[in-house]
Amino acid sequence: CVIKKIHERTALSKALDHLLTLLEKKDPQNFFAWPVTDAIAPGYSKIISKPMDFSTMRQKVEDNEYGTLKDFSEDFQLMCENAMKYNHTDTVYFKASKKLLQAGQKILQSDKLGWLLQIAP
Ligand SMILES: CC(=O)c1cc(-c2ccccn2)c2ncccn12
Repeated sequence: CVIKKIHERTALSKALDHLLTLLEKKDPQNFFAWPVTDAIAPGYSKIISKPMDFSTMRQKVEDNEYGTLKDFSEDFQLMCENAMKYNHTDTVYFKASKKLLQAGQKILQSDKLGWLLQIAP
């Protein structure tokens, strides 16, 4: 029913908001906080077709655009993979994205999230 759906969604968005906060803590330099601009990264918009960053993920959480944890995790993975595609391996951004992806996957795949999958199968 609609009420239950809305309740589940708000429970999901609260859980995703909490996960987002945990993931953001793994990016202390805030490299992933905001969209990458062509001004700071020449040619970025030509190389990266689907940009993603934490501020965009947070907006999507607030707009209830994530139906499942999988959708949320896919945007996190996309964000890290974009950085590994655009930046050369010897850059701080490539290295930070590799580390962030590993730390983030541990958080998103931990078995403690089982309860979350109850409300967002
Ligand atoms: C995430 C990423 O690819 C990125 C973040 C940044 C960034 C993020 C915040 C402040 C300064 N630079 C960046 N600069 C040049 C090339 C790539 N980047």
